Amino acid sequence: MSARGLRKTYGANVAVDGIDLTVARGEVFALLGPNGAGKTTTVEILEGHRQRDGGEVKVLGEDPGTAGRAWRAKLGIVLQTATDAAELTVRETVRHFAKYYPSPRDPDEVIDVCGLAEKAGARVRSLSGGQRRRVDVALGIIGRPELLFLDEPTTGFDPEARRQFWSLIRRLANEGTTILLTTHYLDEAEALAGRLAVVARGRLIAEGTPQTIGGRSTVAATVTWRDSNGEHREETSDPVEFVAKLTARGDRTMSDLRVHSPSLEDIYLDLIGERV
Ligand SMILES: Nc1ncnc2c1ncn2[C@@H]1O[C@H](COP(=O)(O)OP(=O)(O)OP(=O)(O)O)[C@@H](O)[C@H]1O
Repeated sequence: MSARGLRKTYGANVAVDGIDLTVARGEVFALLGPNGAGKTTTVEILEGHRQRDGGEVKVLGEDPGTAGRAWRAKLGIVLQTATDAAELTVRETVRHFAKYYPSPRDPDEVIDVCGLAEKAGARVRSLSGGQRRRVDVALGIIGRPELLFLDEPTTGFDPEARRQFWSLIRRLANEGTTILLTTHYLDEAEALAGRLAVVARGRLIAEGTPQTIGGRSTVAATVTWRDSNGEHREETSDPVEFVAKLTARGDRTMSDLRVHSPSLEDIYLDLIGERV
């Protein structure tokens, strides 16, 4: 999947301002960025749900603006807006959607891996927000997609449900599904994505692996400790050596030794210029 010079404007508002993006088959790629950065617009253009104003796009070998039904059947989509509260049960809903696809997964298995087994017989409208979101995810994967788009999939999930969802995504990735994910949870991006990009004001401002993006692997670590002279703080590019030398002094009054390496969140906030 690739986009070159992608542009989309709404009146005078430039939502996507020349984004270049390449996601290889089998990759899990995360798009990060503040509210209104242009992530959903980008993803919906790639899904064929919105028309672009400029740029070149190829998704599974076709232009989403003109691709047909067979192409669409190879995609799984979890939109940001949740499924409407329906009168159907979870099982009926998942079975119903399975019929739209040429080689769907087994509905009961999908219900199970999405953590909905206990709610299979419940009407969708009776579910909690997080449970409804799981139904969205179930409908996104029922068609055995080659490419899965997940727009803020775990919003409203409790911590345990998020972990279950992460293992589901890893399983799908291991089976070869390509996944494009948007999320505001930096830990989610770090846990799942092989590569990620940060979008701000319609532009892609950084791209890399969770370990290297924004120069993360080369940014200095901060070592802090306390001794009889008070509190100390040093920046170092080699914290292991620094700490070894420090402790070799044998100062028995030393305590509270900590090494802080920048987290993905630190790097992200630096990139978008919001670090406090
Ligand atoms: N249908 C629309 N009509 C007019 N403006 C829109 C429309 N959809 C999005 N926008 C505008 O385009 C910009 C990008 O919005 P988009 O939804 O792509 O951001 P986002 O990065 O997905 O944000 P969030 O993290 O809040 O979901 C915003 O300024 C938004 O107001």
